[in-house]
Amino acid sequence: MERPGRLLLQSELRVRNAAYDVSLSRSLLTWKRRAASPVYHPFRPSVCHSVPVSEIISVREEEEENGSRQRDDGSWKKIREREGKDCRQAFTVLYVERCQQHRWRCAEVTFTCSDETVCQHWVSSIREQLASNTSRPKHLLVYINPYGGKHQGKRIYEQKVAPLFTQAGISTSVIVTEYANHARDHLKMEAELKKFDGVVCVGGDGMFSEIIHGLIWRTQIDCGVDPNSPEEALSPCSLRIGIIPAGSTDCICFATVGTNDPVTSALHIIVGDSQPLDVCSVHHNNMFLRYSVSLLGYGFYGDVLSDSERKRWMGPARYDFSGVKMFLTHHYYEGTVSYLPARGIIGTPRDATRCRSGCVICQHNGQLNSERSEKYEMDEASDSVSIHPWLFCSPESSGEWRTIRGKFLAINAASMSCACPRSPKGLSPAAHLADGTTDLILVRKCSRFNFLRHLLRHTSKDDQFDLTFVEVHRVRRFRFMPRHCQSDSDLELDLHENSKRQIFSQICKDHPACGCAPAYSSWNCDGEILTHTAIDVRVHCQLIKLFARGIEELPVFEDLTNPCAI
Ligand SMILES: Nc1ncnc2c1ncn2[C@@H]1O[C@H](COP(=O)(O)OP(=O)(O)OP(=O)(O)O)[C@@H](O)[C@H]1O
Ligand SMILES: CCCCCCCCCCCCC/C=C/[C@@H](O)[C@H](CO)NC(=O)CCCCC
Ligand SMILES: [Ca+2]
Repeated sequence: MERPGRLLLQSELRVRNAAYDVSLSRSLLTWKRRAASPVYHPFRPSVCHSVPVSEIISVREEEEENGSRQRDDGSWKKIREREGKDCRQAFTVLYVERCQQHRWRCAEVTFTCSDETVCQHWVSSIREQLASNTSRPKHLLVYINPYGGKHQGKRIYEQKVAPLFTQAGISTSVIVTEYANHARDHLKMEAELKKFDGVVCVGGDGMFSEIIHGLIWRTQIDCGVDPNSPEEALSPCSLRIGIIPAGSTDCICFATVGTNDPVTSALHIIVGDSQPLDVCSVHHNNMFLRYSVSLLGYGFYGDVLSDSERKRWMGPARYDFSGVKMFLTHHYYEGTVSYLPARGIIGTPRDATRCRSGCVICQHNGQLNSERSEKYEMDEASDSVSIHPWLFCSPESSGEWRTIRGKFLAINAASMSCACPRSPKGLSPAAHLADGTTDLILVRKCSRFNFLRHLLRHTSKDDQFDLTFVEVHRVRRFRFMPRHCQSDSDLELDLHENSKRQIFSQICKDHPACGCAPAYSSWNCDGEILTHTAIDVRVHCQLIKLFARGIEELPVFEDLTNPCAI
């Protein structure tokens, strides 16, 4: 809760023909209705509003012309007639107003007063306060995917977002993409990033993935880091990314803001919010494949994605269709998962606490992570012995690798909750946005009925991990090896265990038309299909930053949020 602090300005102004005491401090703008009579009236509480200065979008002078007033935007407004002849000067403050379900709207209040100098003093003081806020972006590079989701990206940006940016005095360079990977390659090679305070992505999770691939790559090249190496500590990106949701799932926007609403996202960008985010790098045999910030899913979610890609014409409904189809198909896959448990951190995947705005767990674990990497860099500098990467003895591997072999319906790694409208609490409800870990969820082979119980729990209050065939681990790094990529000695052992199945899977791999279960699934990496199944995944703590603040805790009692009530 913000306290007013030292007042910069205090005046009696009018709002809709009523007298208000209006005050401005560095942190708050407050307007409190003056009591008509000094006698205490229990049934008429004084009306008081306050807005954090950090949530003021802009201030606008209302210009006078022929006895009526004109807005900066040209629309006529008869304030003088409405508010009494003595009120001649007016200014309007646009600010963030919270609505239901984490949505933000742009609200406005017009103050009038008889003294022009007072009015101008108010306008310039508020503008000074806004200008002194260095976290607000002034120049943005905007990429629009015109084909994401329901093909509404361009319309959404032009109608809902651009007018707000103009009001907030933000200049933009807009690129409407012409082909897949246009935005990624532009960021990698062409964009003059020094000119901008941030990048805006208008599209879905796939488009966001393009943006982070371009930005992370470019940052590493500019900092002299090899982006291909699985062992390098990657340099964090300084430019923040704003997401205007215009895709099919928009899980990254939903899990970092709490809603998929373009106006809310635009307002988070304008006020200059900042939310760090973990990024997983995915390698195959030391070869870089992709980055992931939300879901890495093998088995069920990999199959849903592969099937749904062929049905893009269906739009967002393709996921529901393929989801039901893959649930009925009920394929399981064999392989070995090894992982490094996240040690020394606060939090587990079964916690009741959730990652919310200003999350202390992310702050604590982020700090721990940077201290560890500093120590590691110092140790590295004083130790010239080279070590094979798979035996690598970095601080993160000082905990032991653990290995699990089995038959899995799904292997999911959720670096954030992956909440989305389909599953408002997400795949891993207690996962954190910026704690340097991912939640590794293993769903072993079970009956269709049991798998349905697990899936349906993603949409209810029940715990999807409280089932005997599901286990979840918070990890810093993991590897997966499908069974048929394993070493010969492993295969020999397996042959004794299950020789029949081994033979049939080999046959079926070569002859998929025979109808037997396939031996391999594919990885769903934030909605993109990976071409390799054997992967090595490492979490990079807080590698990127978004124009977001995490999901805000909803107030229990409205009055507690109102400093006027204290
Ligand atoms: N101009 C373009 N033409 C064709 N494809 C594009 C273009 N611009 C971007 N893309 C690609 O479109 C794919 C899907 O885009 P996007 O993520 O915006 O929507 P979506 O797949 O419907 O949503 P979600 O990822 O949230 O499920 C991305 O992988 C992106 O690389
Ligand atoms: C039999 C039906 C049971 C219904 C169970 C519903 C469970 C829903 C869980 C949804 C989890 C979404 C995870 C997000 C993944 C995104 O990175 C990715 C890219 O946008 N989306 C998908 O892969 C799209 C994946 C869509 C899966 C349905
Ligand atoms: Ca995380």
